[in-house]
Amino acid sequence: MTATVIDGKAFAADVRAKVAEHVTRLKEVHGITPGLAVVLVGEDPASQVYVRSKGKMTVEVGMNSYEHKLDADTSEEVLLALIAQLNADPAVHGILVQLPLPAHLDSDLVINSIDPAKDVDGFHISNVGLLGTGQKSMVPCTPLGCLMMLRAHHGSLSGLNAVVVGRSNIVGKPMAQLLLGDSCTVTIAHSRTKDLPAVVQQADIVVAAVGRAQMIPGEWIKPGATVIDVGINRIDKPEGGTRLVGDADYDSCAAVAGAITPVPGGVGPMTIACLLANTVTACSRANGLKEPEGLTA
Ligand SMILES: Nc1nc2c(c(=O)[nH]1)N[C@@H](CN(C=O)c1ccc(C(=O)N[C@@H](CCC(=O)O)C(=O)O)cc1)CN2
Repeated sequence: MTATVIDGKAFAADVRAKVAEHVTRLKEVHGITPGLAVVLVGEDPASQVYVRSKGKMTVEVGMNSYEHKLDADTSEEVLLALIAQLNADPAVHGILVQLPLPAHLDSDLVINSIDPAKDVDGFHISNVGLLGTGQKSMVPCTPLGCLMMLRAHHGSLSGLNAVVVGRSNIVGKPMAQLLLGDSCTVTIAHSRTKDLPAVVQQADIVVAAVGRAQMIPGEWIKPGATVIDVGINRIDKPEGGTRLVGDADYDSCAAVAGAITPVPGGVGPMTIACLLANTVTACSRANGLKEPEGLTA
């Protein structure tokens, strides 16, 4: 079997087009322009690229983008004061603090200081609790993107066996909650899981979010299963230079799976598209308006 490649770039372009339509309606019918504030502390090169890309795409879909770049040695007090200012600003409907933060800053404290209604990353403890109890929340962007691609590929996910490999707060745990919400039978596997290959072999859906390059080989995959690869790892090429790979070993998994997301060009582009979707959702909710269809969990 050769897997169908789930094209995350094309999918993300489609999500952004839907966001842009909704933004146009918000502007033309209601006179509201959604606004997204992104806060970057320090000069991590990858974070700088992601933040630039977020700002560019925010403007492309017709929303206002507010970028706040702070020095790496910014104090917690200054960062919290900025977040309080953004919480109070009616032009700002979404707030995102780019992670990772420098080590001297307490990420949990910072994230939990964001107004949950503006927490477009879905990382605030209130949103975590709402998602865990099946209530309306802001949903973390990467798992939301994975869910959208899975729904589009499978139609209904009801009754499917899903194995999420990785238990991070940003991907693994919310992904498991979303799959449970769609009536999958869900297992969260991790570094201490006994006989990981046997666990993964039961899965109709494998979400690889463990953060280790090419860790999941094709022999672990049930023929016809769907592999969603959340990993973004840079490895050395034998001929020199580097390349990006996922947490699944692409070639051997693609030979067995029914469908697979590539790296790059799979889950990654959906992360930013879903951030824009969450911002338009937050703006609609803040104004008591109908939420965009197909852009929420
Ligand atoms: N506050 C947040 N911080 C971080 C998040 C997040 O969702 N919220 N996620 C990641 C970084 N990230 C967005 O912030 C992100 C990662 C990857 C991509 C992406 O499109 N990747 C491309 C490859 C890009 C490359 O060439 O390096 C792909 O997979 O095709 C977008 C956004 C950590 N921080």
